[in-house]
Amino acid sequence: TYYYDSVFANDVIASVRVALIAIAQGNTNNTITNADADNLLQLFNSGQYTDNNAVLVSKTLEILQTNFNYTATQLNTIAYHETFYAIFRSRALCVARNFFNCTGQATSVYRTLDGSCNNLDHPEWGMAFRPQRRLLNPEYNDLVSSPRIQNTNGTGNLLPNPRTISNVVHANNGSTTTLDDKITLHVLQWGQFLDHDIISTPVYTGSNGATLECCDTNQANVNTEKCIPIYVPNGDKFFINGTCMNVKRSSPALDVSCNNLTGPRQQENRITSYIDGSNVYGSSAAELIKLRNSTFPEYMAVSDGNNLPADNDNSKCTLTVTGENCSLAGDSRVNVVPSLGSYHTLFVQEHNRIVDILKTKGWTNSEELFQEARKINIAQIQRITYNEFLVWLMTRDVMNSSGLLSNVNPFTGYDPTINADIANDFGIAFRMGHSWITNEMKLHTESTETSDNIDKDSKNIEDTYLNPHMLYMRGRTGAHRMLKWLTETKCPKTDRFVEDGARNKLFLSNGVSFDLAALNINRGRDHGVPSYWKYRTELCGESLANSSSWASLTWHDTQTITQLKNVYQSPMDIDLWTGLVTEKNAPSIVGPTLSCILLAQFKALKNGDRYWFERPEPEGFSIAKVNALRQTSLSAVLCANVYPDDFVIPKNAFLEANSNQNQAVNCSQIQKLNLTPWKK
Ligand code: HEM
Ligand SMILES: [Ca+2]
Repeated sequence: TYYYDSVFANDVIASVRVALIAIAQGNTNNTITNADADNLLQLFNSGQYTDNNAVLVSKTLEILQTNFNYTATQLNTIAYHETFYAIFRSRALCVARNFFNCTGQATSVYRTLDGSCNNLDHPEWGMAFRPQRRLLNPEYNDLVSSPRIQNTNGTGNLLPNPRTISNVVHANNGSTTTLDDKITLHVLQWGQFLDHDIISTPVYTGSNGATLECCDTNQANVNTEKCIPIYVPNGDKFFINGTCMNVKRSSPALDVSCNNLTGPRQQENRITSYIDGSNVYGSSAAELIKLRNSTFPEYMAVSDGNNLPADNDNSKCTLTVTGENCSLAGDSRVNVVPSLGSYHTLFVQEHNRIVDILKTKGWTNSEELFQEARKINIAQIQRITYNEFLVWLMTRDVMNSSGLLSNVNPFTGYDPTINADIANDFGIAFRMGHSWITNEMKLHTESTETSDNIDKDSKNIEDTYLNPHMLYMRGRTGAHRMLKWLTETKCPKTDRFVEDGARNKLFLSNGVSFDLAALNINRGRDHGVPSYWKYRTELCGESLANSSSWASLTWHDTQTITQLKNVYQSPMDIDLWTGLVTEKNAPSIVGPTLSCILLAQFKALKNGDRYWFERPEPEGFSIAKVNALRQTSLSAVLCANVYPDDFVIPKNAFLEANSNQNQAVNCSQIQKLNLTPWKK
């Protein structure tokens, strides 16, 4: 299984939802509720219905009638509702915008689940199912929707095959990967976890849940609107000659400018763009219901051993041991690798721990307990992201001078003119983390024990893709052991090399697999993302002559330039992801152009979030609470949930312990989140 395959979506289904939500939020009598709109969407997502417009319209009404008992009058109102009607003229989002009613949300202490009404002037900014924005305009081959396939200087030559680029530039040919000299694998794991809070781009699936086959031997039969297969070049060292990777295109979103899709194709983000723990809590009310403890709804649901709840649908992952289940979390990609699952587990446990403490501070109302714990959990994720994670990517200096690290009270950075929507090109750039993936997934073995023979503590990563088994190992203590392993292991450097586990054996199953480096390059082209060179000059302001001189690659070392030259005709052609991960790491763990792209997005995610945790109440917290939240750290969260008090851990778990700033100390000495200011 290719893991986005079973995820849903095509533009029509997504649009129906936008319309239904808009109607629900319009607060007109006799129209449908948010929850019903979500439930309806889930029925569509289960793949039972075709993506044919006319069928969907009648199906929607039919389901509302039979499953949700809507009256004829209600159905009539919906069918003739301006928004619902407009959607089938492909203008839903623009029309829907007029129906948002954020009156209640304007004074609400808690953010919505789908991100709507965060920005009161533009209620749809940052919400789930929005089109992604762009830092630079797309360069589709036909200017509107077909993938970028030609070189930049207009000679009409085709760009190299993505797998060829991967083989020439990104293969490490069996050498061991170079590790960073100080950061730990928490940088990798935080990166992916964060990514899954802010972006998820749906791809096409077949109608009625069928597999969409993009590798027809007769290439003329391939649906170019929905497919972008990668053909394996001759002489490949791993893939068998003539094979093809079955890759689907991202499904198109409605045009942001309401141009009836006449503008260039855009892609969608099906989760909330804001850093709001949507990977923990979901991006809709319907998702959250399944994630909460149904008896004590202030808590998140857990399964045996304080682990993630089971997904009833066992087709979401590969199960190799009876009695095990796929995990369920706020983001559907939770099962991709067990180390990601361990992070999801950590933040579900942290939620429940906060609830317990709030109960000792006089909080009693179940819904309030839930919401406040959610708000505190999100605050910690925001704090750790900016204060401990992003500083490695953008440097403390750059972040400081951009106001991203200021601890001044009150925080005044909120700017309602900033759109926090995730940028399409950022979504390609932030895949730099694929260069950090190790060939190994491992559980920490306590010093008093030896790894047993039945369940080895170390596995090849390809044996762990989409398989939660490691979390079940050792009496279901896998998540905690995995988190300990992340603390004690160094992270590979951001460089051009992608390990074979991800470059050759991604999602290996029955002899079929993918190349993640090639997928990144291919996806950039699918989205029409311009070349790396454009980002240097047009976005990041370097004044380079419009030349094809290889000497213009000032951020690349000579060896890398040689490899790039072996595959690209001109430095102006280099695909964005390839150009970024091959940059010299200076002055941070990534290069300057990548750092520049990250800055653009992460400024927006902080200054464009009305619920940013450092903001004053009602959206944020009192100064006493903000100050308490600023004391938290990844080590604090780990020590509170995973490690005993006498366990030795670096003060900053993203960084190996050293004798200077980052001494290893007992967990009891780590500054913990202090919830005293929450006393009622
Ligand atoms: C740990 C192992 C990981 C695996 C197996 C993995 C796998 C994948 C796959 C299969 C895709 C979709 C590729 C495509 O079809 O275009 C993807 C997308 C992505 N990955 Fe990873 N990834 C991993 C880690 C990371 C890390 C560490 C980061 C960042 C620090 C990251 C950031 C992203 C981003 C931003 C996307 C695009 C998401 C979207 O637009 O939906 N990934 N990853
Ligand atoms: Ca989010």
